[in-house]
Amino acid sequence: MAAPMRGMSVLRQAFQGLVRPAGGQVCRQVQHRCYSTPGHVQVDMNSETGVATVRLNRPPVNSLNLDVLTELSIALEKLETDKSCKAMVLASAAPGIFSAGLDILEMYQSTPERCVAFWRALQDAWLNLYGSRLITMAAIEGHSPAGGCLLAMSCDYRVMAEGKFQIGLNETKLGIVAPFWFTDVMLNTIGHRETEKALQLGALYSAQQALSIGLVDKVVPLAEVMPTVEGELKNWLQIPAAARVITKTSMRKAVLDRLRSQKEKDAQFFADFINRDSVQKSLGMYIASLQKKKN
Ligand SMILES: CCCCC/C=C\CCC/C=C/CC(=O)SCCNC(=O)CCNC(=O)[C@H](O)C(C)(C)COP(=O)(O)OP(=O)(O)OC[C@H]1O[C@@H](n2cnc3c(N)ncnc32)[C@H](O)[C@@H]1OP(=O)(O)O
Repeated sequence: MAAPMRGMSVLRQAFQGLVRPAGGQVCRQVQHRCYSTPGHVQVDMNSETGVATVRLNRPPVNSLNLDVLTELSIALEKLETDKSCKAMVLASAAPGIFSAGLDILEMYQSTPERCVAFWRALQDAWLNLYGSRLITMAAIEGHSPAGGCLLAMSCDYRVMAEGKFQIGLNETKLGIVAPFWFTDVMLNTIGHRETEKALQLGALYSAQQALSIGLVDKVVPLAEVMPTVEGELKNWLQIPAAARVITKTSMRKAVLDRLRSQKEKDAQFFADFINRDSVQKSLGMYIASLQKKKN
């Protein structure tokens, strides 16, 4: 039997038929299909319910590097074209963390070419997620700063674990600036006034604070995050899909088109901005502060 997964009782896993096959990877019998397990993005498709669970799996903190973003993009594309798939839950396989956001090492002392490739991968992953026809829900079972917050905000619904975890767009604290499409998504989520404060301060919120400004939709104990997402999904799955998709698309189109129309310019701008001496200096100091935390 596979080791119990976080937030899921042993009984529940036994009921769902979790087994560990000869290859050593966790798979489910009968109604579940694992699309990919060897990489940094695990996809578990339940063909009976039409719900896919996509877990980021890059310990210790699921920082999003070029590989993770490319894998995430491909996984989302596959689910989008899978007619049996109706909904997607974005979660983490790493305890205590949803995602630490972009891998800072992709932005520090990197080449302009790598920066552009990295940024394109982020753009594509985000366009696939924010523009998805699927019902998308974020199961936030840990910290979710910066790019992690962007992924969560890009879903249709967010359930976060109560306790010490934090979520927010903290870019200014690193001496960098949230790109316009991060800002657009936050504006659409919590409104203008809260976004202005949140972005200028680089604010990281507790789950309760995030709930109070509408950054997340529900806060529950850690073990209840997945069951709560599953319960909420039942409501969403009852809505006629075509009507829901048209509504979602019309509300998100302007923001998606804004990036689509200037992808290359945005990637080039990122590479130029991030390689400025002053920005590199700030990033270097931030990396040192993360490392100092341990000593
Ligand atoms: C005018 C228009 C301008 C246009 C703009 C252009 C570009 C700029 C915009 C770019 C956008 C960026 C968005 C981002 O996502 S930036 C990333 C921001 N992320 C963070 O600030 C999170 C930093 N991490 C933490 O705060 C903590 O790690 C934690 C997530 C709270 C988890 O804490 P804990 O469990 O205690 O783990 P550790 O801190 O010990 O970390 C373990 C290990 O992981 C390394 N690490 C952490 N986060 C990252 C990361 N994001 N990238 C790379 N590496 C990370 C950390 O240094 C530890 O490493 P070692 O074990 O080797 O010490």
